[in-house]
Amino acid sequence: MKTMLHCMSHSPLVGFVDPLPEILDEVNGVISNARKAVKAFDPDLVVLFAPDHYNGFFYDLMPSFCIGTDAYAIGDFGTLAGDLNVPQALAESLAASVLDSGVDVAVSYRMQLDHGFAQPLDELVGGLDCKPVIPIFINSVAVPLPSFQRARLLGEAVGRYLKTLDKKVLILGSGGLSHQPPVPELATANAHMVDRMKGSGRHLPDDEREARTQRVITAARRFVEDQSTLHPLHPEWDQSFMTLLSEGRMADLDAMKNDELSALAGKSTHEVKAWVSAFAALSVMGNFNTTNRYYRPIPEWIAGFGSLTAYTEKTL
Ligand SMILES: O=C(O)CCc1cccc(O)c1O
Ligand SMILES: [Fe+2]
Repeated sequence: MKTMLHCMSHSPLVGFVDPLPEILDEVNGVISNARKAVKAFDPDLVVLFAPDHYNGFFYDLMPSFCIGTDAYAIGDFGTLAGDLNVPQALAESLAASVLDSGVDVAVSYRMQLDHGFAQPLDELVGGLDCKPVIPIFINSVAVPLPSFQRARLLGEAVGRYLKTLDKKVLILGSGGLSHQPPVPELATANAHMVDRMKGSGRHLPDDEREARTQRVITAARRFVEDQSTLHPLHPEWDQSFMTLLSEGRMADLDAMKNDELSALAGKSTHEVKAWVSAFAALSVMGNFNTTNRYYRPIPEWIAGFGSLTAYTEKTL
């Protein structure tokens, strides 16, 4: 069983608020190398763990985890819009297997996704529908959130299913690392925003979509000038997190409470549970080695930006 993993931060601010050219070149080199590695691996199937930001999942019905059997991206912040190439029967049997495995995952036959899913597919795979992909949503913003332990158990359950397939699988994790962009919160949003967060935001009018995009861009510009305007990035935690995953110590995070992580690294840092699930799935496939580790705090993108590749031993 050949298995590859790539986990990487996303940020829709790319192209809107960019770091210095030499840093942008450095990051683009990292992404380009990862894309080349994916092309060389040539997966039969991609499994993508990623969050949403009140663009596809809302408080009218907010699952902790959801497997898409049919999915499309909305193209927020100018990211790719369109249908993903979801192998429905495989996604259905994955969902049944994960449920049998003791993890209560939801399913969606009309999954609406945003930049969290679209950006890694564009940057690493070459598009939304270049390869068969099963999208797996992990709630990373809408409290109450699933724990690190549940994200690990989800990943292990997915890995046990993938192990039964005679396919070259690429496991992707999207998001993180430390960051807190201005994502609204139910407890503090105004009545109009609360209504959007409860579901009317599924089809935002163009003017409101543009206002939302500009709000995040403005926040990023301010953050570059003054890093007290948002929760500060936490490079030390980010690096220790990447090391812990590289050493296969995902279970060490079981002890970390969600509120503790929010206070330490920022409320959107829970996106790293996509990395935990991805590495947990890989760990079930066999011993693995990591490579191409990259990290840089990038305030322009409101992200502790990380990128990490791993292979099960047979594929090195
Ligand atoms: O959609 C939004 O409001 C948040 C956008 C956003 C910004 C920076 C880093 C992220 O991970 C991210 O998702
Ligand atoms: Fe995000």
